Amino acid sequence: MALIWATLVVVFIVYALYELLNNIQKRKRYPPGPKGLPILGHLHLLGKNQHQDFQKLAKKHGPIMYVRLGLVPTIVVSSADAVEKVLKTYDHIFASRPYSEAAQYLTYGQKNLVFAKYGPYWRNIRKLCTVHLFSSQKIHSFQPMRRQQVELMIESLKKEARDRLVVDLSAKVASMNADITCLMVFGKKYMDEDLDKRGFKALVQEVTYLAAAPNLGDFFPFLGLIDLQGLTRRLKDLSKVFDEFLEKIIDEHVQSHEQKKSKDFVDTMLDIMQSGEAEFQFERTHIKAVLLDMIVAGMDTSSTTVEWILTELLRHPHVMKKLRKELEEVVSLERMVKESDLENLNYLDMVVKEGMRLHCVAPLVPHEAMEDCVVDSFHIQKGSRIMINFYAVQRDPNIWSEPDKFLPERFVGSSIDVHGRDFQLLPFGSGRRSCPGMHLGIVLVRLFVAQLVHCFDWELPNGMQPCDLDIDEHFGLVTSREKPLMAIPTYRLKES
Ligand code: HEM
Repeated sequence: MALIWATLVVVFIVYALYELLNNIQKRKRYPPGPKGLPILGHLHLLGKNQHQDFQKLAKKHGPIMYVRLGLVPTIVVSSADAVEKVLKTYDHIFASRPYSEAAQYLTYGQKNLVFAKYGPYWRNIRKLCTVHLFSSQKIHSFQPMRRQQVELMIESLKKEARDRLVVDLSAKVASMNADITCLMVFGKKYMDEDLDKRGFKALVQEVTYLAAAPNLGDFFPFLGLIDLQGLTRRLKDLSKVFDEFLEKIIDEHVQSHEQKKSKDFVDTMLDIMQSGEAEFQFERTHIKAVLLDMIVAGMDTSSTTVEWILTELLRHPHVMKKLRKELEEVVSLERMVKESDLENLNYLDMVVKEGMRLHCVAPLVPHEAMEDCVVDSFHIQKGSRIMINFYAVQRDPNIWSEPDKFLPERFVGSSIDVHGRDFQLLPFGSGRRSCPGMHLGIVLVRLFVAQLVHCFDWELPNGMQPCDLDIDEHFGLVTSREKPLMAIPTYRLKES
C-alpha cells in the first residue's frame, strides 16, 4: 500500500512539474510566424530560392520570425534593427554555427573556420588566419602577384577581342581568382585537372549549393543515415575529391619544407603543427579543413561579386559609361589600372557598394543561439538556428528607395560603407563571425571590375539588348548567376 501511495505522489509531482513548465513556456512570447505542418514544420515553404521565400514570409510576419524546420526551431532575421541586435547587442550569444550534414562531411566535423562552433578552437584558428593571411601587411605583400595574374587575364582577353570571340566572363574571372587564391595560400598555381575533371569553379559551386540545400538529415537527425534526397552521398563524394587534393598539397609541402626560403600559408600551418606549440589541437585534418575554407570562401565570393557587378553594368550602359569616364580621367587610356589608383575612384566605390547591396552573394547566413535570449521582447531558445537574411535587409523598402533597382548614385553624399558598422548594408556580415577576408575581397572586386571596364568595351552576344540580360539566381551559401555571363570584348587602351 505504501508503495502505491509513493508511486502516486511521484506521478503527481512529475505531472505538476510538467504543467508548471508548460505554463512558463506559454507565458514566454515567441516570435510570430506562419502556420506550420505537423512533423515537417515549415520545410514545405522553402523553394529553390530560400532567401526570397523567407523575404516574402517576413513581409507578412515581421523582421524576427519563427519557423520550425523539421525538429529545428529557426529564427529568421530580416531588418537592419533586428540584425543589429543579433550581430552586435547579443553577438556573444549568436556567434556559433549550427550542425549540418555539409559541415560534418566537408569540414571534418566542423574543424574549419566557417562552420566551427564558437569557442577557443574557432578563436585560435581565426587568429592564425588573420595574422598569416589576412593582415594588411600580408595582403600588400601579394600585390605584385595580383598585378601579374590580372595582366595575364587581360592578355588572353586581348587575343579573344582580336578574334571577336564571345567570352564566358564568369569563367574567366573565376579562373583568375582561383589562380590568385592558389598562389596566395598554396604558393603555386594548380590546374583544374589537379582537382578533378570538373575543375575548381564547378566543384566549389557544388560545395556552396550543398551547404545551403535543405538536407532532411539536418532537420531530422535520424534521417541522416537514410539520406532520402541523396545529398549526403554527394557531400561524401565531394569531400573525397577535396581530401585527395589537399593531401597532395600537404605532401608536396612536407617534402619541400626544409629547402624553402619563403614560406606560404600551408608551410606556416605545418610549422605550427610540427612545433607542437599550438595551444589547441592542430593536426593534419585541421589544416585540411582550414585550407578548404580558403578555397571555397576565397575563390567563389569575390568572383561571384564581380560577375554580378559586371551584369548590372552591362544592363545599365549609362553607368558603365560614367565609370569608364572616371577611369579615363584618373588612370588615362595610356595604361592599365594599378591598385594605387583604387582609392581615387569614387564612382567605382559607389558602383561596387550598389552591386554588393543588390546582389548579396551570401544572402542567407546561418548562426546558432548558444543560450536562451530575449530579443525585442521575443523569446529565442538555446540551440535555435538563426538565419540572417542579408538579402531582405539590403532590399528593404523601409530603408532603400526603389530597392530592386541598380542605382549607384544613391550613395552620393552617403557615409554608408560595407565594413560592418552600417547594419543596412552588410555584404561581409558584422561582429565576431564577420568575414576575415573582407579587405582582400574589397581589393580584388574593385581591381577586377575597374580593369575589365577600363581595358575593354563589352557587347552582348547575338544582338541581345541590355534589358534582355537576365538576373536569374542560383541559390547557395554563395549565390551566383544561374547562367554564365557572356560578352564580346573590344580592347580600348592605346597600344604602346
Ligand atoms: C567579396 C568577397 C567576400 C564576401 C562578400 C564575403 C562575405 C562573407 C560573409 C557574409 C561571411 C559570413 C558572416 C557571418 O557569419 O555573419 C563570411 C565569412 C567568412 N569569409 Fe568571407 N567574403 C568574401 C571574401 C572572402 C575571402 C577572399 C576569404 C578568404 C580568402 C573569405 C573568408 C571567409 C571566412 C573564413 C569566413 C568565416 C568566418 C567565421 O565564421 O569566423 N571571405 N564572408
